Amino acid sequence: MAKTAISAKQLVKWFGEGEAKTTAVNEVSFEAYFGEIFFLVGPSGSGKTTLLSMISGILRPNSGSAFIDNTDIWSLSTDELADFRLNRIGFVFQDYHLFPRLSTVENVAIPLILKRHDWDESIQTAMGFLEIVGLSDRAQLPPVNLSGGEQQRVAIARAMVSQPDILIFDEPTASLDGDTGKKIMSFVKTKILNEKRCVLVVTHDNRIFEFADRIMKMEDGKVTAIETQSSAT
Ligand SMILES: Nc1ncnc2c1ncn2[C@@H]1O[C@H](COP(=O)(O)OP(=O)(O)OP(=O)(O)O)[C@@H](O)[C@H]1O
Repeated sequence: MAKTAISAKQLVKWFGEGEAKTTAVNEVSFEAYFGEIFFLVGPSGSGKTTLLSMISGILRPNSGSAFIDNTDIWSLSTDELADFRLNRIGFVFQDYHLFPRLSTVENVAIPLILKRHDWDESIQTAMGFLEIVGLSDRAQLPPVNLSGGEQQRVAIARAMVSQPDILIFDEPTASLDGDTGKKIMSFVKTKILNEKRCVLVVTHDNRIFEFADRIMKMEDGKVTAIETQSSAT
C-alpha cells in the first residue's frame, strides 16, 4: 500500500466579498502518494494555483486542511511552517527563477546557504546535484549561457538540494519546446522519482500527460476526475 505524501481534505478558498466573491477552490479533497507523479490539470482559472498554494503552505485556506506526510501544515506556527517548507518541499517553476549574477552551482546551492550551511560545503553538495542532472561541466557558467532545458535541469537540482520529499513543478515545460519538455519529464520520471518522493506537476501541457501516474482534473474550483494512467511510461 503506497504511503500518502499529500492529503487535501475539503479545502476551500474564496477571494473577495459579496457580489465580487469568487470561490477559487471549492471543497477539494485528494491524496497523492510517495512514488508517484501526480498531475493537476484544468483550464485557466479552475483553481490549480490556489490549490497548490494551500497544500504548499503559501496560502491559508478558509476551511479544510492540508497534510504533508501526516503533518497538518496549517496547524503549524509561522516559523514552523517556514522551516517545514524549506526542508520538505522543493519548487520548480516555468521560468526557472535562476539568479543571473550567480554561477550555475551557486544557484543550486542557494537553499543550503539560506539555511546557513557553510559556503564551501553547500557548493560541494550542489556540485553533487549538478552531477545528477548531468550539468557538472557547466557549474561555473552563469545560467544565461545554458539552454532552456539545461536551465530547467539546474532548477530541478536546486529544488532537490535540500533533499525535500515533495517536489512541486508549476508549469515546468511551458517555456520549453515539445521535445525538450518530454526529455525533462522523462528525466524526472527515471532519475528523480523514487518511492520516497512525490512529484506534483501543475500543467496545461498535454504533450507531457503520458508521464503522469495519475491525473486530477479541475474545473470551476472542483475536482471533476482523477484518472490513473495505465499507459504511464
Ligand atoms: N488573489 C486573488 N484575488 C482574487 N481572485 C483570485 C486571486 N487568486 C485567484 N483568484 C481567482 O480564483 C480563481 C482561480 O484562480 P487560480 O489562479 O487558482 O486558477 P488556475 O487554474 O491556477 O489558473 P491558471 O492556469 O491561469 O494559472 C480565478 O477565478 C481567479 O480569478
